[in-house]
Amino acid sequence: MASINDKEEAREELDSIDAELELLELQISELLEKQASLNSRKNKLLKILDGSCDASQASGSGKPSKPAFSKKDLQHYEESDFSWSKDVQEKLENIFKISKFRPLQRAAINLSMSGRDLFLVMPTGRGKSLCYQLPAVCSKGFTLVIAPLVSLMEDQLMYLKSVGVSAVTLNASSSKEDSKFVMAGMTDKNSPFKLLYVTPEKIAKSKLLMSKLEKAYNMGLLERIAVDEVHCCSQWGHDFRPDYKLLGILKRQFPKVPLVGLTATATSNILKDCQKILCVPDPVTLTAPFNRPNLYYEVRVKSSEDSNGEIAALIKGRYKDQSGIVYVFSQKDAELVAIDLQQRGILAQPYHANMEPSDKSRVHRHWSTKKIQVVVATVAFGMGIDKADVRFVIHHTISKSIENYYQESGRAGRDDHPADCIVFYGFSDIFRISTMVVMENTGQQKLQNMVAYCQNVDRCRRAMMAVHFDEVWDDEECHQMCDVCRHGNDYVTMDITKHARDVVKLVELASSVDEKMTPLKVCDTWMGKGNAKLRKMIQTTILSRQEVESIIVHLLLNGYFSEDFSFTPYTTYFYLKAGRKAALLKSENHSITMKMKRKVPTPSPGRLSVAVSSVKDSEGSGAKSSAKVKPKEGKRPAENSGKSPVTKKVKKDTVL
Ligand SMILES: Nc1ncnc2c1ncn2[C@@H]1O[C@H](COP(=O)(O)OP(=O)(O)OP(=O)(O)O)[C@@H](O)[C@H]1O
Repeated sequence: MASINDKEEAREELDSIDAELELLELQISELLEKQASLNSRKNKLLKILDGSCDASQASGSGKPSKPAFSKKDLQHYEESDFSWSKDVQEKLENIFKISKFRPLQRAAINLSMSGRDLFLVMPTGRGKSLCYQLPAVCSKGFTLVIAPLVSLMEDQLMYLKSVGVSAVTLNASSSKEDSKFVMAGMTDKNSPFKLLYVTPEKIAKSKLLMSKLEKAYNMGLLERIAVDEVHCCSQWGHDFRPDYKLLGILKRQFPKVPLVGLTATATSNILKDCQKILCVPDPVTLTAPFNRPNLYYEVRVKSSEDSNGEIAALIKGRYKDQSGIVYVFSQKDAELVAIDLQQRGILAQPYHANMEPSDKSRVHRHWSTKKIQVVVATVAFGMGIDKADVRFVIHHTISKSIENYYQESGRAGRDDHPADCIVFYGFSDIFRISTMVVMENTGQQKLQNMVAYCQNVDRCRRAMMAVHFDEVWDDEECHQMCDVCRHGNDYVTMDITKHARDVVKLVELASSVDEKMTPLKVCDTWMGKGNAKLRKMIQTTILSRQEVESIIVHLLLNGYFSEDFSFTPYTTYFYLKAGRKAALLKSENHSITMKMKRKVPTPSPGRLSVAVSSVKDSEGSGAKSSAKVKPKEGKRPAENSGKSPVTKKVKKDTVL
């Protein structure tokens, strides 16, 4: 029989084997994750080399998929010898006053005219609307357009009226007479209008509308269905709208009517989801290259002291007399930043969802006509903004996802002339946004992707977007139109294993005494400030604040930390806790490296940062000549004429 000592030894060894096995499992799962991501990338690349082109067939209907829509098929639809081609060309020139198509427009129009269902993914401002407006004017009946916002429809109606195309809308604020006219027109053989714009809510709620659509369908007058901002169907998209989920009724009731779904940003998975939701059995997906070669992308680390000053200096220097947008996090920020910029002598106005409609349209109008230079806006300022000469889009706070960022920054340079997209990347903003998206299914993952985009110091920013949007990208094509390509090799690779062990241990220790740590508190404590009791138990650091923040974010992005939310009736708190990979740090062999921007040598010895003899100009001038952007100190100019509009008081800070 085994003695008590033997049993204890056996138990100890068992514990140690269990710990080792746990570690091994973590390592295996890390390797498997890496393998899966490499395999998925490899498959995508093979698919591209196999000859299926940008225009690929979406699958996901559960039925055996047909052969992919090939390059040859695409070439066929790029031709201009269809029975409708002459009419299309004539109306393009005479009604829309456009001399030639942009990439994929002709193919999209021909596919739609041939009766094919289509998803069209095209960067913002490249001319998606034409792809259903032109077929609409070349058809006998009318096209039903689903759009998410009334303001967006009104902009389109105004434009169509200006070019002499008859279009109408049905929405919650349509008068009785208007509704009557529209309902009657839908079944009029002479089709008094070519396009009917409705909100998805209207489809979901109005039985009368559905019955009229059915009648029009039976009479052959419902020619086409266009679903604008189609990504709103999918919960995985960045702008999910519940009423879009009900739009599947259209294809179920009117299967013979071709549908075109349009979006500026949707990954293939989101499109598959949209395909299912809309009940489209066999769509062609045309994806225009995401790249906007005229846009210069840059990320700047937000200095806590005076980021407004830095932004003001840019606007008054590099962007003097040029139009732009400053995107902010919340309604309150829109008001505050606008006032701050005004006080610095800039004609800026806020824009957010809580303003009176008349104030919103005044700001929009004044900006469009250059009476003001800058709109300081929440994301409420977005869809339907069609100003061509926006020379800069500055993000005062990072976006909540890369999709959002791409779309928001894409409002710059629609005229194809050079324009700049600059994000100010701030540590505490990450956690503000994180608590805001806490209820969204994929909110944290999307935010992490955006943070990774900003944290990145060695990869072309376009390459990062390309990977995100499932595109193959050759870094050469950036042509130094991002800060990383322009200031290449401006980084060093560092071993941060010891730092990681110290800071993770700090959080674990705090947790063992039931103390929750906000990221800010982790920074402070690690740097030797704050909680004295905890400070005595840990290894403090001599790293700079920026380095400390960078390392904490790196550890969060890579699973060594994770989020620990706490809810009160009034607010949500973000705390850090040890992540699933924290256990790996216990292994002697485990190491973590990270790439960090080089920085100016500092006098303190033993610092982590590597001193370099020459630091490249971090100004990262945009496409045009640059002005020095050091924040101006001293007296601010007197308040200018760009007074803040009368807005409803922002009671609770909101993000739209
Ligand atoms: N082939 C073309 N040549 C020149 N201009 C064009 C062409 N096609 C469209 N445009 C113009 O480009 C501008 C943007 O078009 P549109 O509003 O359709 O873009 P969009 O892709 O729908 O953008 P968003 O994603 O913001 O809705 C419009 O002013 C339109 O008239």
